Amino acid sequence: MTALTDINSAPARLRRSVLSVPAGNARALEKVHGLDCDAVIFDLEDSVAPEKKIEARDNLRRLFREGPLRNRETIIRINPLETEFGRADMDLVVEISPEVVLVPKVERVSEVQAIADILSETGAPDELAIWAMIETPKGVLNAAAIAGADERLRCFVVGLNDLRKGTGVLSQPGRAYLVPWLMQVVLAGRAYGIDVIDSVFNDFKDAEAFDAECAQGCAMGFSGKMLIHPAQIEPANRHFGPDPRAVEEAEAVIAAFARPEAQHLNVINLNGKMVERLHLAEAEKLVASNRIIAERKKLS
Ligand SMILES: CC(C)(COP(=O)(O)OP(=O)(O)OC[C@H]1O[C@@H](n2cnc3c(N)ncnc32)[C@H](O)[C@@H]1OP(=O)(O)O)[C@@H](O)C(=O)NCCC(=O)NCCSC(=O)C[C@H](O)C(=O)O
Ligand SMILES: [Mg+2]
Repeated sequence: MTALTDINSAPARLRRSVLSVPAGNARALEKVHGLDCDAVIFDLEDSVAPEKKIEARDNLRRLFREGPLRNRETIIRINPLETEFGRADMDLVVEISPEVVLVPKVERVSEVQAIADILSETGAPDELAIWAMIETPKGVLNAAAIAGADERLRCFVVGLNDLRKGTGVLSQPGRAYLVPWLMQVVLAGRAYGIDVIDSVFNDFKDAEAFDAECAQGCAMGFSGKMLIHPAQIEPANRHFGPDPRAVEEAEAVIAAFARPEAQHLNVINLNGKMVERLHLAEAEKLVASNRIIAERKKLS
């Protein structure tokens, strides 16, 4: 049985809903404690005006002093290192030690390595992970190399606002012209065993279109979605979480392989469907995720 403390550990780490909260917005920061998202990105970058950066860092210092967020992965998005804000953001990361530092607009392997070097030089814990935003044309083109840049790198997050800005591709339902690039990023991440989170959807009042985009992102292999508004949490959890029918099937796969006669079989017939041992690992992951979600529900 997976202990609740394992909620954020492989293989069943939940990253269905990754909510961005502007670190300069005290009201939004307060609300975070009551929200049912899997992860929170405290944003020091684009949602914080230059003259509010210091105040935003102070807000995070205060919030982290109050104690960790229960059962949610905590991420700080810094400004790029080469900006006037980047180094002070990294000093804050080292000081308050979130679980993850998210680096925006990553285009080269060296940008991830520079962050990893700072973490090592300052004695940050080995568990402090790096996530990278892939949101520029060069970032997409170099995604495969970036994915293998450093062992602290655990996750890509796609940023379509910047990518559209950098390419001129319009925002359209179905994202037809973006899909090839999105799949390239998914493939790069998966090749190195890291999660990939789909981009934010700006029109937070349009529930129907958000639903469609979550369904698409899930079918494309994303682990979850970056969110901008609390109303997007429930649909993201639903779409990127285990479907009850899939959980039933996964339990049947586990039970079938547990039978003594299946012990030395790599492939079995389960109700007229071929099932291989590779499906067993997937099934176990799904069932573990489902259990963690159920335990979290019991606690809330
Ligand atoms: C988009 C918003 C500015 C809308 O805010 P608001 O006008 O306050 O919306 P509501 O009145 O509907 O809000 C209802 C209540 O919910 C709280 N709220 C809203 N958003 C958040 C949030 N993100 N986290 C926590 N709480 C939130 C409000 O305070 C209201 O509470 P109450 O007062 O009790 O009623 C706003 O949603 C917002 O700022 N969203 C996040 C913006 C952000 O983080 N931007 C950066 C990430 S986007 C990105 O990274 C793009 C990427 O880089 C790319 O290139 O694509
Ligand atoms: Mg961006």
